[in-house]
Amino acid sequence: MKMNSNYIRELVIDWSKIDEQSYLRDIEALRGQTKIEIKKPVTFFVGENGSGKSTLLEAIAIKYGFNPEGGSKNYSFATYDSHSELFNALRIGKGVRHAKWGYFLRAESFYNVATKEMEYADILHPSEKYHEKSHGEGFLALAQKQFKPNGFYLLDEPEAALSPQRQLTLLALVNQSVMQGSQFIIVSHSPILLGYPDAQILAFDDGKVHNCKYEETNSFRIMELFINNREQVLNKLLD
Ligand SMILES: Nc1ncnc2c1ncn2[C@@H]1O[C@H](COP(=O)(O)OP(=O)(O)OP(=O)(O)O)[C@@H](O)[C@H]1O
Repeated sequence: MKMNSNYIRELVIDWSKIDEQSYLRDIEALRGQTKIEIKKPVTFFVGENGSGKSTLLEAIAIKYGFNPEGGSKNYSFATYDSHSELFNALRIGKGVRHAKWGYFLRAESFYNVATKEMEYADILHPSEKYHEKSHGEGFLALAQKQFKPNGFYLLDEPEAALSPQRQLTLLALVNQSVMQGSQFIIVSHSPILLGYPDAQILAFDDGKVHNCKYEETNSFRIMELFINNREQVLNKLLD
């Protein structure tokens, strides 16, 4: 896709719709933010723990019509109602094309989604029995099943369940789906996943959401530093 043919092109936050006392106003990267452009078929949210990535991803998911804990638009359950009010204030700027399918995949609530998948199964749609696979195997099998052409996908730290080898497999699955017209927004700390060619990387650091190069991400820099200077880093850290 050469031009911006994304299903979702921008995110606009109307802060007047957010309570003065809301913790959302304490999330530095988000509070000054009114408009975020989504330019590429694969966009990553990166940044320190607690910088607001999952909060924004979840708000997009809810606004788009996904279940806040994951699944497709057909999934409706919430085991712990913890989602923020950000979705109320979020406007999603859509492109001209409409996604044919979509999925919100979260490593942290994969167990609940897998349970629900068994409940939703019937003769025409037999269960994949994700619980009978390991966490990583099940997670990857779910991705394999759900990544279809012309879909819109939100992934929250998909690497959490996956070995480096399987992160590469996931990268290839994402690419296959992108080549068939899909769009992904992915929260990740993985230097492997972030290496996806020509992705847009949005960093939630330094008090704002800003575009960032792969080599500038902390995920890449710290991993590179550690691998190339393991002894020095450990000596300093553990001294
Ligand atoms: N219900 C809540 N009440 C108050 N503060 C909250 C609530 N939920 C999240 N927060 C705070 O909002 C901030 C952003 O959390 P968020 O989960 O979006 O971070 P993140 O960037 O996804 O982090 P991580 O990389 O650890 O997943 C955190 O400081 C968190 O403590």
